[in-house]
This record gives sequence, C-alpha cells and structure tokens, in this order.
Amino acid sequence: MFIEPRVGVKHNQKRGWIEVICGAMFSGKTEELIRRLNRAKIARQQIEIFKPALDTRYHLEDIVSHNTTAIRSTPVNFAHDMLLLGSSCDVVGIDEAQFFDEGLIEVCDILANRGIRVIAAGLDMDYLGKPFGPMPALMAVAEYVTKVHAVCVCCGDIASYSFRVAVSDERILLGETDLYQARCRNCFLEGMKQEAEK
Ligand SMILES: Nc1ncnc2c1ncn2[C@@H]1O[C@H](COP(=O)(O)OP(=O)(O)O)[C@@H](O)[C@H]1O
Ligand SMILES: Cc1cn([C@H]2C[C@H](O)[C@@H](COP(=O)(O)O)O2)c(=O)[nH]c1=O
Ligand SMILES: [Zn+2]
Repeated sequence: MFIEPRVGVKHNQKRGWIEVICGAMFSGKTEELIRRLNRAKIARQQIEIFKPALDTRYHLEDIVSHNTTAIRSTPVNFAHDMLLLGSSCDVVGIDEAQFFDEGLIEVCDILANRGIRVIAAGLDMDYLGKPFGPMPALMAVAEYVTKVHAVCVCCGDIASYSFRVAVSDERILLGETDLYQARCRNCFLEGMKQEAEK
C-alpha cells in the first residue's frame, strides 16, 4: 500500500514530486489513483484531475474504474493543456497516461518543479507487450513507481499483460473485457503463439 511521503519543508518551500501507477488492464490503476486523490481531498488539498480526451469509454468527463468507482476529471487533448489548468493546485491526477504525447514527461516535470504532487496512472505495456507511449520515460523521472497486478483470467497467477482478443493492429483500440484479457507472462506468450499460428 502506498503511503504518502511526509517531506520536510525547508524555508517554507512547497515540495513537488511525481508518482506513477502502472500495470496491465484490470490491475487496479484507476482504483488506486482515485484512492490517492480521495485521501488528498480529505487532507483538504486542492486537486485537478485530467484524462486524455480520446478516452470516452465509460464517460466523457469522469474517470471510471472497472469496479465503477468514479471521480470527475477534465478531458484534455494535449499534455501541455494541463500546464494552464493545473497551475494553482496541490495535486494533479492523470489517468490513461499512456495515451498522451511525449510532452507529458516535461509537463509532469514542470508541475512537480512548481511544488505540485503529480500522480499519473497508465498502462506500462501495449497489447504486444511493448512499452506504451510516454510511460517508460515518465517512470524514469518519477520519484515513486507502483506496479499493480491483475489476475490472469487463464490460470489465476498475477497478470502483467493485456492480451487483445480482437483482430486489430491499431495500437489504440478502446475496450474492456470484450477486447482484452489480463494474462500472466506464460498465458500471454501462449496466446501470442496461437495468434501467430492462425
Ligand atoms: N482479471 C482481473 N484481475 C483483477 N481485477 C479485475 C479483473 N477483471 C476485472 N477486474 C476488476 O477490475 C477492478 C480494477 O479496475 P481498475 O482500477 O479500473 O483497473 P485498471 O485501471 O488497472 O484497468 C478490480 O477491482 C476488479 O473488480
Ligand atoms: C493494451 C491496450 C489497451 N488499450 C486501451 C484499452 C482501454 O480502453 C485502455 C486501458 O484501460 P485500463 O484503464 O488500463 O483498463 O487502453 C489500447 O488502446 N491499446 C492497447 O494496446
Ligand atoms: Zn496465466
């Protein structure tokens, strides 16, 4: 369980940092993001929450977990849009970070340098098991990285992969259990092998 760090305040300076929550689909990234943001709200912190405008899966504005917990957010088209909107708060939350452009790393850095706590959740790997968008670089610059795991739907082991059951080569394909399965390494490889043999 991630515990918010208590940072020393030197010369009354506000300290910012970056937290990344990553993992496969269904691993609890959004639930964990919402948990941290709700705790920040209880601590009377001013929060701003963003998601990429292209993620219209459940709701145009809300961030919604697979378990239906939800929190209001502002959809934005580009990472740099967050700089203006998130300028006067204590905490910035970002969901589906993998869909943002590479500018996300600079944006998170700028916000953290301004003294803001930045919490970004996103897929670390795409359906091929390849690092997804700005996530690897964001993980490199983050102070805290939490990798969460789903349950493999084939064998019950821990799952780090999002196996696509639909036939599509598009990297971005919004979907749920209709299109994706959480799988462990062995079951993911098995599925990829079967796909290749078709
Ligand atoms: N294979 C699975 N493994 C774990 N949780 C699953 C699985 N399939 C569905 N769930 C549900 O998904 C919830 C996590 O949803 P969410 O936080 O939206 O995950 P993520 O943002 O990582 O996709 C779990 O609490 C559980 O109710
Ligand atoms: C693996 C993978 C996923 N997606 C899409 C599918 C969902 O709409 C989101 C991930 O949502 P979650 O909150 O992590 O469950 O991303 C995609 O477009 N491409 C992929 O390779
Ligand atoms: Zn498995």
